Amino acid sequence: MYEEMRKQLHEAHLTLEKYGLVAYTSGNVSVKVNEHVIIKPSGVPYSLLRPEDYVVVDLDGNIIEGNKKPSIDTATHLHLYRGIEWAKSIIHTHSTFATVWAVAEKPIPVLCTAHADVFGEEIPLSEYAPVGSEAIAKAVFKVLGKSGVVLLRKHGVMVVGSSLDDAIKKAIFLEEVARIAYFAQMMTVPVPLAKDEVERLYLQYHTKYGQNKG
Ligand SMILES: O=C(CO)[C@@H](O)[C@@H](O)COP(=O)(O)O
Repeated sequence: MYEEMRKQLHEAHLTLEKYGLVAYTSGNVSVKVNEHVIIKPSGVPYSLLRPEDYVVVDLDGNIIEGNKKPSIDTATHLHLYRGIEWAKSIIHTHSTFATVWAVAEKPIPVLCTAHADVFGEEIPLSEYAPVGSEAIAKAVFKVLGKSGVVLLRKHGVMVVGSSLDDAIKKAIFLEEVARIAYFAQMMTVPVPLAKDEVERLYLQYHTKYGQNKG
């Protein structure tokens, strides 16, 4: 089942590794196809992953196809998919700079235009929740905004995308703006961009930037 989507999901994991957002077995990506979710197998190093290793589950977590245990975060991914109609892909990482903000228990303020462009809001911080249960998803829902990105307190990052590519882009840009913000606040007390400017940049980016026909 889903041979082509398995290959795309496998490439997504390799892309996250290439950008240094995941290491060895940390993190995971899933995609939703109709009423099924394809997700990374638990505890398999990226170097050993193959497209046939990814596990297909239904939205209740029943294994539809696969001979490996699905990610320890499967319940979290599924709870998010059940509650977010537009969610088509979910990424969890421990990407370094974003996780530094999560460990320091600080949301990431909108300090640069790239942050405003892509996310349009401060990156929120969830309450602490134990790994491997729906608790993380419930904590995410309490703070999730339009960006679809949440810092998991003391843990890492959860990204909700409208597609696999959207989720990958958000994960990459999040690490970039987290790094910029980290070094900026080491040099000075940076002033966040004004709310109306953030909204203007976000709208412009999502309607006119790139090949948008807006
Ligand atoms: O964050 C954690 C463990 O702390 C896990 O979500 C993650 O590193 C990877 O687990 P899986 O290999 O997807 O089961």
